[in-house]
Amino acid sequence: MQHPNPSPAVPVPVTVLTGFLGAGKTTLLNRILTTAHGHRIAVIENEFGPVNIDSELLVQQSAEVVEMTNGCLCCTVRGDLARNLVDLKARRDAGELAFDRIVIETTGLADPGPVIQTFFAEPELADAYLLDAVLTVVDAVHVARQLDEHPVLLKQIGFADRLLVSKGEGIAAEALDALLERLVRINPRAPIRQLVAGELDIGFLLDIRGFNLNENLLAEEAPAAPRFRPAAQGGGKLFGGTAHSDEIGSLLLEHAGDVDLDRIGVFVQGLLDRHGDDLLRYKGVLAIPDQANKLVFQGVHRLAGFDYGAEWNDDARRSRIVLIGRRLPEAELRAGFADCVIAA
Ligand SMILES: Nc1nc2c(ncn2[C@@H]2O[C@H](COP(=O)(O)OP(=O)(O)OP(=O)(O)O)[C@@H](O)[C@H]2O)c(=O)[nH]1
Repeated sequence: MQHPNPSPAVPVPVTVLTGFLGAGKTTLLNRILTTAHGHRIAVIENEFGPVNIDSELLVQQSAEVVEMTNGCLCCTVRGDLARNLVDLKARRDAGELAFDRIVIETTGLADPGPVIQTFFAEPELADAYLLDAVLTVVDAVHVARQLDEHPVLLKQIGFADRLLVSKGEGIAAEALDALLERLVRINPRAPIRQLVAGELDIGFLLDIRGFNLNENLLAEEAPAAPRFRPAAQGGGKLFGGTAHSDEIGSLLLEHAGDVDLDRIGVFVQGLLDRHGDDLLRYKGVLAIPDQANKLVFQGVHRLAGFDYGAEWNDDARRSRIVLIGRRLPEAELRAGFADCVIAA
């Protein structure tokens, strides 16, 4: 049977759904699949064991479910992921399958980094697919302990474009506030929402373009949705706080004016050379002398892209870089950035 598909030339958006074991990934995926949104979604399910139980739990309405068992997407079956994506595209182009987007549900133990890099490293995938966003489900009841015991969860949070808090009804309001503060400290880029029963705001989850070069640097600047934030949050708290010293955290480098293009280039190159392995996500919006447009860059580990974006126009010129990474040497990075700024 032939199915009409959008033009093969249009890249298919891909959402990576991650979160620790039992966080609520499959529950959320089922809600996405059963919500009337008009998207035709193909699903790639990765299960660590030999039998993919998750796919049995999935509702059957989706166009196609590809199971990847016996290994974790981020390591042993990464090549399989690329092959499955190429195969899905070929079957779609041939009219055998109909879908206009893909959701990949990783195992609870997966590091999203290698999964993300697959899309940029394989030329065939880079043309056929558009990595839209990483959604990370966080289990409010168990997350505190999981964060302390499983560093991969920090990575899942650090890589996220959206943070979805499940089981929030199972903890006290103060504990939820503390959790939200901790999440903001680890990843101030990702807007946070609590998953509650009822209608799902699909616009918060799909078509985020988290890997595109746009100006949104911090969560509150993203136009996609209102933030769900801790009531206790106040000015200056975003990057401060002493309650937990997580290995992964964020750093905002900021100057109310321009930076020198050559010096900032050397600084960013050095940053990637020395700390690329530890950098999960980073993004910068910079004002360059005699340049009317904003210089925007963003990346994952050592994969980075940059371009000139919108004009500054009436916006106050400023230069900001947000870094999310593991044990970043704050003093060194602040000093390096300070050397790039042009005094007003
Ligand atoms: N109370 C409550 N339970 C939830 C919520 N979300 C998921 N659950 C339950 O948590 C359990 C695990 O949910 P799943 O969706 O299977 O979690 P998962 O992340 O896919 O789990 P793995 O695939 O094993 O990593 C199930 O019993 C769900 O019903 C929530 O928001 N509130």
